Amino acid sequence: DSLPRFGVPLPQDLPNAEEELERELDNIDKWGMDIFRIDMLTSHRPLTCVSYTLFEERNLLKSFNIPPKTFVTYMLNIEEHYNKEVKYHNQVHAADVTHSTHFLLCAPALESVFTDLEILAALFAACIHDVRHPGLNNQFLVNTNSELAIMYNDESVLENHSLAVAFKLLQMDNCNMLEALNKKAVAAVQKMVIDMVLATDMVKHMSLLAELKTMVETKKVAGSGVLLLDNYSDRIQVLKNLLHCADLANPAKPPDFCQQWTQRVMGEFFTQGDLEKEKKMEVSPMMDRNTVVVEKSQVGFIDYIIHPLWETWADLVYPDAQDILMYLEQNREYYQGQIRDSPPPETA
Ligand SMILES: COc1ccc(/C(C)=N\OCC(=O)N2C[C@H](C)O[C@@H](C)C2)cc1OC1CCCC1
Ligand SMILES: [Mg+2]
Ligand SMILES: [Zn+2]
Repeated sequence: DSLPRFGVPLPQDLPNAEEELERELDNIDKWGMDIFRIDMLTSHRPLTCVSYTLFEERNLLKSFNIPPKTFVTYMLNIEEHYNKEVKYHNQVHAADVTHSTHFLLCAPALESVFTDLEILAALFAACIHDVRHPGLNNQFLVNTNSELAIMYNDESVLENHSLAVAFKLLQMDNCNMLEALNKKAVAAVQKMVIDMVLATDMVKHMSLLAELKTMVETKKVAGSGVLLLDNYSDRIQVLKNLLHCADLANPAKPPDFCQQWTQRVMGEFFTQGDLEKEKKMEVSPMMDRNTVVVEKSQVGFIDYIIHPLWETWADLVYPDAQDILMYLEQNREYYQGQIRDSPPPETA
């Protein structure tokens, strides 16, 4: 029972799915890889396909004696535990964040900075970071006294839940992809994954960015130009920000992907807004389909959250993220231009 070439069975009704998929995956080291097409070509299993391809490309399965069958069984299990009915926080988002994490780790400024164990932890964290997301945010779960909020005492509820589910699934039959690692290595991976995923909670955004800015101001680089990170605190701080950037990369992607992500997230947000209305709750900001101006909220999101974060990341790995910054500025101009009766673009 050998594994399919890309880890997942391909749709029978697409004659040349395998060669189409191979062509898309040839772009796996590029920012513009089309994750939506990979989702279609893999019958909605992009996460297993992308993670399997990345682990193979980085030789992580051999380095850590991870049986390919075990890896795929676990990832398919994780993929099953993302909600297909949720419009944004589903397996396509997880696959996208995993691919973006890989790309950011490829920055020349980070060459040979992180060990294979740290890279395994970062990719694993990206794969599982939103598993079992209900399409509702932490504030809603807290406001409605949900089971999950009570379980996690209102603290990073979704992030704690995704972590617990991911590590629980690791114990299922033929799923323990870390079984060949020694106890110390498993403990190290688990700690890094927990630290990274908890840092994806948006309430941590401002403090994470402040720390990143301090790191940039005091950054030490080796003669070769790569970052010098000589303690766990600095290393995990870069990995937390790297995953946070990957999680907030939509406005920094090529325009048509950016616009697809915006449609998906607004679909999820408006569904929550509708539910809040139904429950006679106060409707959350950005979630009222009758009042939100999508383009305006994207410009605000980019100006106040996304650009400050990516500008700082780009400083840290200068000049490796300049093209990403270009997409971000292009998308900001696009949304600004879409706002009715907006001022004409500045003439040179
Ligand atoms: C492509 O666009 C988005 C992609 C992802 C997101 C997610 C999942 N979270 O981002 C944080 C957030 O939503 N916050 C709500 C408010 C902006 O305050 C902030 C502190 C946190 C949101 C996106 O767009 C949103 C934001 C602006 C209009 C809808
Ligand atoms: Mg999340
Ligand atoms: Zn996410």
